[in-house]
Amino acid sequence: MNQTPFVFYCRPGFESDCAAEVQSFANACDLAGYANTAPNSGYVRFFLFDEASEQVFFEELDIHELIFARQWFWAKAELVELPLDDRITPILEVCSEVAMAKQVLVEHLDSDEGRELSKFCKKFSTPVTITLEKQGLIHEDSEFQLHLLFLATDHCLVGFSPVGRASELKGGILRLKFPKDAPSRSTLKLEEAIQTLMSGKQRKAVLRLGHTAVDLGAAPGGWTYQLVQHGLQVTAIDNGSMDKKLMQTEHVIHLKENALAWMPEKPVNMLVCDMVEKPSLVAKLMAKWLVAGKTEHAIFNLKLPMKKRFQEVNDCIGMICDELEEADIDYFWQAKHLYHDREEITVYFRRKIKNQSH
Ligand SMILES: C[S@@+](CC[C@H](N)C(=O)[O-])C[C@H]1O[C@@H](n2cnc3c(N)ncnc32)[C@H](O)[C@@H]1O
Repeated sequence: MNQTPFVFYCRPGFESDCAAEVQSFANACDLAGYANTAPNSGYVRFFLFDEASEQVFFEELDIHELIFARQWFWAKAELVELPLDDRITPILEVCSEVAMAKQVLVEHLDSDEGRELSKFCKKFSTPVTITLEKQGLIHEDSEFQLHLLFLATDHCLVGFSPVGRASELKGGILRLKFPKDAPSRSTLKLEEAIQTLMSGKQRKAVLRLGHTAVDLGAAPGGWTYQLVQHGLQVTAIDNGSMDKKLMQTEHVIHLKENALAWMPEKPVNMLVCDMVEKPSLVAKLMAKWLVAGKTEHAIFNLKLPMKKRFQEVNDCIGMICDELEEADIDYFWQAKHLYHDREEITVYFRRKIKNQSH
């Protein structure tokens, strides 16, 4: 038996949550496997017991269905002690035996050690891509992406992922520029959530001039800022103070109310919530708004200071799903441990019109 691992990247410190989630995904596919992790490494290796199971796993995995994993691929070879004057030849040998790729992602982990390889990976990307192109191993129509994950400058995992079911971004990380006039850094969390969790169609339908939103736990206004940028009229609920410049836009009404109790009379187009509260309380609140039809779209954070984060997330999302089902409401949801999230994940729920596809 010589099984190669499936590799999943996550935020350092979240390896056991990522492993628990991958294990649960495999169980749901009736596949047996086991995870190998090291604390703060920023990744998980997952092994299945036979080739047939590996094939099924490869066909089932979808990054959009995983919360704690940012990126994944199926490793085909682990190259160690790569000659520093010619790393490309051994990589080429593996690639030519496997498949053509649409693009090559030269990646490193998000751990302290991994980030030290960032410059090297950037530099290596161009020559390796040119060589692969020359060898006819890069093709626009290929269904696969090639991953070169460097663990050291002479140590590389080579593998493949299917286009569309893994991230097309290096390391699965969406890098965003902090807008200078935003009131807080957490503005990037909502920007990333909007781009990652909502489809282009949904963004267009909801984020438009004149639409309305509520921001629960809004101060100082980083999330409200994002909504205002899209032209929405925002009701910001928080006892704390809102950014003065943001208030001058006249797109924001600030109410010093308890966000756990307050509800608008008329429904709004979108609800966002970044309150520091127990995740089960936030989940209950989101279910209340969605079931009452006070919003069609909700983006919220679940803060996760506890140990068993995957279990907590499962319980909270399961509770919202149960409540919507009990009320006979169709829905779509997706959740992600975003790059800009720390001890929290971001969730998107949408009430669907009955029988409407995603
Ligand atoms: C992480 S901060 C929000 C940051 C904000 N999203 C931003 O981008 O600037 C959490 C906020 O939730 C507010 N908060 C917590 N519990 C609340 C409650 N029950 N009612 C209203 N606001 C609450 C706090 O006052 C705090 O300002």
